[in-house]
Amino acid sequence: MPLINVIPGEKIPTAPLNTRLPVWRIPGWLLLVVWLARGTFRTVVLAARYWWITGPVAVSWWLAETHGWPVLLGVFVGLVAVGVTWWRLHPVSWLRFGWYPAVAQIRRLWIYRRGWTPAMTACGLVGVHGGDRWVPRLLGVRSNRWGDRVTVRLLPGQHPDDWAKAAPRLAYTFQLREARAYTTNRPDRVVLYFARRDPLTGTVRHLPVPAAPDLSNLNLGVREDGTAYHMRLTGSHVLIAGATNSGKGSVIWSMLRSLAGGIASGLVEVWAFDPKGGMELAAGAPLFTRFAYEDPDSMAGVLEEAVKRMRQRANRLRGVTRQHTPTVDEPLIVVVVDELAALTAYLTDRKVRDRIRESLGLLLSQGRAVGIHVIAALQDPRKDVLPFRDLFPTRIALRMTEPEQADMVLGDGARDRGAVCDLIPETSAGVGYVVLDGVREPVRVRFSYLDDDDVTELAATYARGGDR
Ligand SMILES: Nc1ncnc2c1ncn2[C@@H]1O[C@H](COP(=O)(O)OP(=O)(O)OP(=O)(O)O)[C@@H](O)[C@H]1O
Repeated sequence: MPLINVIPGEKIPTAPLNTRLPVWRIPGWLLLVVWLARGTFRTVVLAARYWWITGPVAVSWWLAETHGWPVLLGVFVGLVAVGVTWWRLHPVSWLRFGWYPAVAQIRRLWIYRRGWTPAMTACGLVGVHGGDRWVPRLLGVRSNRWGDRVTVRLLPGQHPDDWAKAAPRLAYTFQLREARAYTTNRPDRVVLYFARRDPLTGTVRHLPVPAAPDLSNLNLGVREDGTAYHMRLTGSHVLIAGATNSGKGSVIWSMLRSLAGGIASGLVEVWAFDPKGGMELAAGAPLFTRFAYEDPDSMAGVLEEAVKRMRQRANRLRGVTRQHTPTVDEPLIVVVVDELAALTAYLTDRKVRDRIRESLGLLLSQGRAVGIHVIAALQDPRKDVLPFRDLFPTRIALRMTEPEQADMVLGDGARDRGAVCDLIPETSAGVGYVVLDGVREPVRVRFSYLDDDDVTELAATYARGGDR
């Protein structure tokens, strides 16, 4: 026995009541039962989660057992025949309700689920709490011809911007070309769009002209997920920014084409300004109610006329309505300016420049409610070139030469959220980024292209009301 005991730490005082914890002895068979129950429960959950695999397998097994293999084969051939007939008769609904949901489930399991945890870890999207690692939950996958929309539940502390930053790395992790993160109307979720193919590589041919334009829904091109891109003109002005040959003209012509039905019927008036001496817009002259291209002084005069019309309308509508509705007597006026900076910045005649700036400022700040809208194109989006940038609710950024120009046009953080305008190749004229109503992240679109013959034909077919 030791002579002296050295015990580190404090002595625990003896409590007045001392109890001993009971020791449970669990028999082996009970442990086995618990494990079996847990295993069975997990199998049932998995079977229910992947019902689209287990269901057909179970039914096939039952058919083979009760009716024999030939019946199973007959049912299988019948189902294939139904699928082929559906596809031949109505391919749109077959793709939407038959083929793409199946593709989505297979890709969910085979591509995303299989590599999910390593991908999350490698891209820094795993959370650590109390020594445990937490992987964001993959909630669902929806596919179409062009890509997959993967819905994910955010971990506590994560922000959609974390996913936007990780998106390019996630794309390469899943061996895809491009990915982008979008917020949803649920603050705990983010949608990752993984592009498998790019619907914007080919030129988008000119689109059909509606007889009466829907001003809140003008069809101008195609979005990166292959759906149609519609733009709202009601209550808006549109700024188009892009380097030379980026396709600014195609945006203007796509818009004029979508408005052409209204131009012909007299519901829409286009007042066009072409500071390049009429080079860009002259082919569409029959569509325009006013066409100013000769000298800055005459352009300033026409802009002042537009301001006068705006004031007259405002006086008439004051107290009657808050939003003008176009009629043939009082049409929507669309002021189209090609190369805005030529009027607001590069003009040497200061007096004329100030007149133009003043009129444009008034039209941009007061025109929307009375049905006067400005569509302006611009090469250089620097703030000193365009003092009115913030007065344009709708902005389109085509190919740019500098990375920071995307933020100048679309707003701070736009490039981080995916508007990589400086990376649009020169061969992709007409491709650009837009911010859609209620969506934070810019969307990539390609505008339809009208060549010279298309423009001439458009002008001949839809010349302004009464001029044909
Ligand atoms: N939407 C489009 N789809 C396919 N090609 C296009 C598209 N838009 C433009 N292009 C091609 O790019 C060329 C330049 O287009 P456009 O004149 O519209 O550019 P821009 O930005 O208006 O040029 P600038 O700065 O000189 O006015 C066109 O001649 C055409 O070949």
